[in-house]
Amino acid sequence: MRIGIAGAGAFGTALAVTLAQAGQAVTLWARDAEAVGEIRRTRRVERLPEIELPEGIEPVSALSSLFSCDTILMALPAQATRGFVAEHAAPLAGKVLVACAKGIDLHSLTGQTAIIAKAVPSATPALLTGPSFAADIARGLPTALTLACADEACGAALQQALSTPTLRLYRSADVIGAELGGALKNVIAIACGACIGAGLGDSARAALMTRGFAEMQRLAAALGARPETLMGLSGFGDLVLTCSSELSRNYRYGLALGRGETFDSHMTVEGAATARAVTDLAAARGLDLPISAVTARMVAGDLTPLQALDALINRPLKEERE
Ligand SMILES: NC(=O)C1=CN([C@@H]2O[C@H](COP(=O)(O)OP(=O)(O)OC[C@H]3O[C@@H](n4cnc5c(N)ncnc54)[C@H](O)[C@@H]3O)[C@@H](O)[C@H]2O)C=CC1
Ligand SMILES: O=C(CO)COP(=O)(O)O
Repeated sequence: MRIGIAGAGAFGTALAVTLAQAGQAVTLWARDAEAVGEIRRTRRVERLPEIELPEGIEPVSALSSLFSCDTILMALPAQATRGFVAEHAAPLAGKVLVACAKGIDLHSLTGQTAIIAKAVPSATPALLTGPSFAADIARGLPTALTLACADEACGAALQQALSTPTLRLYRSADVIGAELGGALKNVIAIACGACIGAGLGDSARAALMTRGFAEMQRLAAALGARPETLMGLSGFGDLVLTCSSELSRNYRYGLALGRGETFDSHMTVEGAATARAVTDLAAARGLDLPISAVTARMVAGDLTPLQALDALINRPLKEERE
């Protein structure tokens, strides 16, 4: 298996580092030739400055080098995937394309693997997701993720090839459930950050995580996910990590909203677009997802965090299982 990674941001680079340390040769592609020149010279990337790239990584800006690999890990932001696979559908034909982004595409309202399958029908889509911060993976800290692929033989081969001594991959055939868990938890993490940033306390955050998880399960079930997938690393596991750690950009973005502060607009905050996508999906399917809805309105600037939390707590009373 010749492994290429599209995107030399934090996550793409972290994956390249752990794979290279495990002895894999990895082609790491970024679109900016000047930046790649700098990476080759310094053996460091801007998003993970403390990590030195091991020898097995070849940073490239030529797409032909990326397309010479048979397995490509797609580590671009979620909203960039559609354009990339559409533009390069011909050279991507027949390849194994592993989506690593966590987000629902705003245009099609589908997950990453559906975008890949639509643009490149001959490719085999897979997904790598679950609780992990790029810096932890790159530093060799122990991490467990989900490798999901509808083609079970391909999933097993990817599980073997992409596991390393510090990165343990569990296999799943439920691609829809795994990708919804990873995308939806980012929305809830923004809500949790806003809650803490606005000074509303840990009890309120626990309520948001729990009721947010109920929303994740409701939407995932409506879209055909297996319930148990949401209970695993890609759902519950990633929700816990992202809603409770200041290493999460989604959580930090929420904190900034709650405190009335600005946030670095160059940061990748997947939950912001996905909150809108979830609201559109819920409306189309007649689902009630109140936390996601108020989060989308907070992100759009239509509600303050205090107004959002007030709207949630004053909803009509109901049974917990609803
Ligand atoms: N950073 C993390 O800890 C983790 C990130 N992820 C997911 O990985 C995905 C990527 O995140 P990061 O690497 O952290 O973001 P990042 O912001 O560090 O890197 C994204 C990279 O993609 C490049 N890029 C953006 N648009 C592009 C386009 N149209 N064509 C080519 N390159 C483009 C950027 O220049 C940047 O180098 C996100 O969906 C995120 O949720 C998943 C697990 C952990
Ligand atoms: O997906 C992640 C952790 O699993 C990374 O979270 P952020 O994108 O919020 O930084």
